[in-house]
Amino acid sequence: MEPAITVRGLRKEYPGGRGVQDVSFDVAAGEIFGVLGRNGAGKSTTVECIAGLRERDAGQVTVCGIDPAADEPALRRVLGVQLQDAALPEKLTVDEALNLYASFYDDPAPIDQLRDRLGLTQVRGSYFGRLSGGQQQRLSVALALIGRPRVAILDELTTGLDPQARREVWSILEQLRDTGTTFLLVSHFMEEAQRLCDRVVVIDDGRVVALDTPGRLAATLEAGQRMSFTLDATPPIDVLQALPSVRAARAEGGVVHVEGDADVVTDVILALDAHGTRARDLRVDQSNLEDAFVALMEKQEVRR
Ligand SMILES: Nc1ncnc2c1ncn2[C@@H]1O[C@H](COP(=O)(O)OP(=O)(O)OP(=O)(O)O)[C@@H](O)[C@H]1O
Repeated sequence: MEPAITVRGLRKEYPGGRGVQDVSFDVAAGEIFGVLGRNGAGKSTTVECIAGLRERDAGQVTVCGIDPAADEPALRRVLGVQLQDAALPEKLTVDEALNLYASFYDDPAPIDQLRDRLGLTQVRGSYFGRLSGGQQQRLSVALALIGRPRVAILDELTTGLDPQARREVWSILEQLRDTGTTFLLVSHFMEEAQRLCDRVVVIDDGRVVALDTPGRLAATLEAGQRMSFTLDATPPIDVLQALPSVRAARAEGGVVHVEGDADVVTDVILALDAHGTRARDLRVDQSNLEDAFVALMEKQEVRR
């Protein structure tokens, strides 16, 4: 199947010389694809070139086979966009906003269904300015989806939301997964990307520095596993450090901290048993995308 989005050798320079140097990736139809990177990495510039909001200097971009720079009307028929800080008038109600946006399209999504799906039925008569942050974001997702787009771009969807509202928006997106829409999600939150995205691209300094599933990214960057525990006996740190799966072991304030690869927990428990002691208050933290992201950014700093 043709990819929903292709980006090849994208370059966009600003007068200051920054922007996007060289970005390439494909997004498969139906994927939730994350665009990650620290502030100023080039995420918004990339996404704006895909959304036809910015002209690129070089490279190729297609959305469902359409070049955003060449055929804007065709692009609008396949693409829905929810951009950072897209505010609506305070005194527009939810239903008015939905009806207004629906009027832009020949064949909009049924409003009742969309309102229901996005959890907005109870606030259909409320002014935009009176909605909670989470409700405003859910409305902005509804508006991005009203034209039944094949591809939807969601930029910084949950920035500024409290943890509960953020989780509500995430669960809505999980439910939208089965609609077959392709989502391009720009995010600062690794937990969000880990939970929602099938694959992510990490952009740094205008270039792609990683492109993979969140799980594989966490594994290949060897963020590994961390465990901590207490012991009744003196911690046998040298014994633990000698285990092949252990990368680092130290005791601090009566708590032993060990980091290592996937086998570290079993190896440490067995080694302690052989040593005649047992771990208490055991905590194990699986490495996650956030660890991988931090490790990746540290690598980038070293390279500079
Ligand atoms: N209109 C502009 N004129 C000049 N420089 C710009 C312009 N827009 C962005 N830049 C610069 O280009 C680089 C990439 O910016 P961009 O907004 O794409 O990054 P980002 O990854 O989306 O950042 P953030 O997470 O902060 O939104 C930054 O160094 C930024 O300062």
